[in-house]
Amino acid sequence: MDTMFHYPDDSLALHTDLYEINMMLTYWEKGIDQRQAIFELYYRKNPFGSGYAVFAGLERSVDYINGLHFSDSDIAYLRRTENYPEAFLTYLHNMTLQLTIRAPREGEVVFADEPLFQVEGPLAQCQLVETALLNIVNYQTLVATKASRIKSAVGDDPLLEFGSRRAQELDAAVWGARAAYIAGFDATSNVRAGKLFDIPISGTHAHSLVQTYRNDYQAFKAYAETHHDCVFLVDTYDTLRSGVPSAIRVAKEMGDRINFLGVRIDSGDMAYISKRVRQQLDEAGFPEAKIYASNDLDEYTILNLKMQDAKIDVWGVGTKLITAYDQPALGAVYKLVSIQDAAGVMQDTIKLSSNAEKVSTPGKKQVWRITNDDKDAKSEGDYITLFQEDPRQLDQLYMFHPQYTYINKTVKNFTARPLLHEIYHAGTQVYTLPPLNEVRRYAADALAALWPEYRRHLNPQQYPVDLSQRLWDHKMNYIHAVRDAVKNMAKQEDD
Ligand SMILES: Nc1ncnc2c1ncn2[C@@H]1O[C@H](COP(=O)(O)OP(=O)(O)OP(=O)(O)O)[C@@H](O)[C@H]1O
Ligand SMILES: O=P(O)(O)OC[C@H]1O[C@H](OP(=O)(O)OP(=O)(O)O)[C@H](O)[C@@H]1O
Ligand SMILES: O=C(O)c1cccnc1
Repeated sequence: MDTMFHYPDDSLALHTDLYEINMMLTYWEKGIDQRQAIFELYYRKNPFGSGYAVFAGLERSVDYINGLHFSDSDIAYLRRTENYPEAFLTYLHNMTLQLTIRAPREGEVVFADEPLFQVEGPLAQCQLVETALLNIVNYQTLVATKASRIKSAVGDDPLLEFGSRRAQELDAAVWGARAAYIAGFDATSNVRAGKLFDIPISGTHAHSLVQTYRNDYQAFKAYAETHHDCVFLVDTYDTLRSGVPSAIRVAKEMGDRINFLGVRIDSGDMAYISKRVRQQLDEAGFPEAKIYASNDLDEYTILNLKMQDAKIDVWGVGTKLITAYDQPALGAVYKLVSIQDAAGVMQDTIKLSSNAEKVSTPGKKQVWRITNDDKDAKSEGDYITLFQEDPRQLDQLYMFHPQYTYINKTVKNFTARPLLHEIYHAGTQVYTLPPLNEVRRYAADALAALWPEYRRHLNPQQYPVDLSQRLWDHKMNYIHAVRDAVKNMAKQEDD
């Protein structure tokens, strides 16, 4: 053991909150651990004031589920720390997953209150996976959504992910780089993310190179003598008087021996400076040289710089993307929606709240993306049904707002596409993960199917996420039934 955290048989089975295993013990002792349960994972509000989110995290979740078993050292650890019966530890040790799991395709455009994972199977097993699934989806979906907003600000300009050094730890850097790539970033500076996921990698150089040589010209020359593709960072001392002139000098001296791609600026007024730099490069005979920019950029600064007609060609974005700076949590939850009773019958469950938006929707569901064949196949909204409903059999669809039911429409020439696909069936993986480039293409297409009104950064229109009449009635019946039950209980206590 070379470091304290290296167990030779480390696993992710203990990457769960202790309360999950505590509940598993209760279910096991009470003989209900095998009861069929259905949990759904969803978030309640689109992040960053966005009109949508980009679903990411499926591949990592599959990797997690595939490797999920309690190893010897996991069991030894629980034996040492918890007062669990030995037979329960043996039960954990021997556990093989039998879960049926459904999820949207990775890269899918998704919305608040839609199940992003539906986990069905033995109650104890459903409970075990809660923490890790939330952990994965909460982070990756958040970063993919922020990345999608940044991508929409840059348009077709190349967009580089520079976040690793500012990410919340190593995993966040590589999985964040992947999430960013899904949502439209073109490359990452993280070499391991490149290796792991086959994402294009990209890199210039840091201020330390220039500081090492104490001089722009010497530093750029040394770099040019050791590299073919060159982007020189020009703002260490004085961008316009030293950085750019030195870059030009080296480019001229080296001629065809290097591929002078351009210069990077990382400080100052980037609208003003980029225009001056463009002028200097053009006048020196380098109109093809690109201007790279980085420095705390995100969709807001990028749009602002574009508005000022900044002459920036390539955008490098780190901190604000990888840390989801303006909203560090997606807030997705994992809720029990149905559970088998003692007679073996599935009984749906509901969680009430004084806040109407927080009242859960009982039962196993499917989400349908409704596109209008008369309107360029753009999305009309999403339609959540009980799982067994199939809106494809209907001639027309009556869609209404689940809270303000007077907001409604009837859609005639429509296509309904189910978003939740079976990833595992009773413990066996039945879905083949697509290559990352396909996920990325899919994300772009899914976004393009949204009307721009739902895509805009600022005050987007609220995309309809409606319940079918049957599901809505089902929910209302449960609300009334639970209210009546509580009332009766209170009355009995009073009597
Ligand atoms: N023309 C501009 N319009 C709007 N925002 C800009 C413009 N130029 C730069 N910015 C942004 O303003 C912020 C400036 O950051 P900061 O105050 O740290 O200045 P700086 O130039 O980085 O300073 P330093 O020289 O210490 O690095 C950055 O987020 C940058 O992206
Ligand atoms: O601003 P971000 O969006 O987070 O992009 C990443 C930042 O990381 C680097 O700066 P850093 O000061 O860490 O190193 P440097 O010495 O190379 O500038 C780079 O120059 C960017 O400014
Ligand atoms: O390659 C770069 O320019 C780079 C990489 C990481 C962080 N900042 C810049």
